[in-house]
Amino acid sequence: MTKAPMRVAVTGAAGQIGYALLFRIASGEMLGKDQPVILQLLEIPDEKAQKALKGVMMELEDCAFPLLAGMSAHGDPNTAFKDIDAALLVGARPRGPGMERRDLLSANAQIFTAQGKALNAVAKRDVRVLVVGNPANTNAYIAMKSAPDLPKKNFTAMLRLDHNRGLSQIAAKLGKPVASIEKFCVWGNHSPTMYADYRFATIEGKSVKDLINDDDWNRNIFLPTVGKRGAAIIEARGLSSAASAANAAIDHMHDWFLGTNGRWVTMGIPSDGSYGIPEDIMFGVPVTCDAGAYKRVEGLPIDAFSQRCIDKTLAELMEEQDGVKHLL
Ligand SMILES: NC(=O)c1ccc[n+]([C@@H]2O[C@H](COP(=O)([O-])OP(=O)(O)OC[C@H]3O[C@@H](n4cnc5c(N)ncnc54)[C@H](O)[C@@H]3O)[C@@H](O)[C@H]2O)c1
Ligand SMILES: O=C(O)C[C@H](O)C(=O)O
Repeated sequence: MTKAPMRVAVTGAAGQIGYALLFRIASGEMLGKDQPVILQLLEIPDEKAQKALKGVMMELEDCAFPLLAGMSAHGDPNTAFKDIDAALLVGARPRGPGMERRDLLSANAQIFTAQGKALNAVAKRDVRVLVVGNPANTNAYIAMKSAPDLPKKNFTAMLRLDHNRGLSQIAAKLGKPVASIEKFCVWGNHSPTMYADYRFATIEGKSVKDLINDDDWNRNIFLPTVGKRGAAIIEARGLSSAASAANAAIDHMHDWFLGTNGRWVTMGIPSDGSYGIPEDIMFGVPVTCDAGAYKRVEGLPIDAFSQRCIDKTLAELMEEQDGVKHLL
């Protein structure tokens, strides 16, 4: 029997990530090859942006995707988010060369207050929200705090790009396929302070840490490479990552809705106090997903080096979240 369509809102739909994202959602890569979708697309209420959005919609139409059951263009989150099952909050200013993601906070924070309020007012009560726009963790925190009638667990931030970047670096170092790596994770903020952690990772049952057996590589090559990859891409492309970011968003939502079969992935989720992270801080942690819900991997041992790394990224997040108190 054909499934009822799911309503998916994407903001910043005429931007570069939007362009790499929408066609894959409409082809079924995010929610499944048997799941029809209705796209509710939000752009700023500006003639040029709305015209560009219309152009993207014309192209979506021209793909004749069998799973695309409808789409609409919006300039107001209160209509874009009506009855949605999923929201991908991408629309925000990207950083340029020489900027850190937190430099975007003042430009982007207000977007997420307004969008959190709109989600609170009109989205389905079990809507699953992924924040991609930077600084993603703090924007997700703002959206969550601006939507007090929705469960906090519905709000997540994207750490999956960092997770995927880490997997590829490990695979290249060991000459093994990425798919063979299990139990890798990234802790904390989507920023250079993130802590990409392969202490628990295995390949074909063997410890990745033992296979690499090089603390110097971990500290001086691996961590800075993963942490500064976004800046390296801006430097090379003159624009921030788009296709890899869209791919990570697809992975994040796919796994949240459809499950991971016990595999670990990284999601930025509101803390419940585990690992000493204060409640509600939007923090990257290892999770498994099943039946539309994520579950934090609990009880992992944290050694002294890891604790220092976690404390550093936590301090940055607390500072960012303190800086937006006045908006909440
Ligand atoms: N979390 C991650 O891993 C990750 C990765 C890559 C990029 N990003 C971030 O994603 C965001 C978007 O990046 P991009 O490259 O697509 O940028 P872009 O400038 O190409 O597109 C952003 C789009 O958002 C729209 N927009 C701005 N404010 C909006 C609002 N209030 N409502 C709806 N739409 C709005 C703009 O008109 C524009 O079309 C940036 O903040 C970027 O830093 C995050
Ligand atoms: O680095 C950026 O500003 C874009 C994005 O967050 C990334 O990690 O590629």
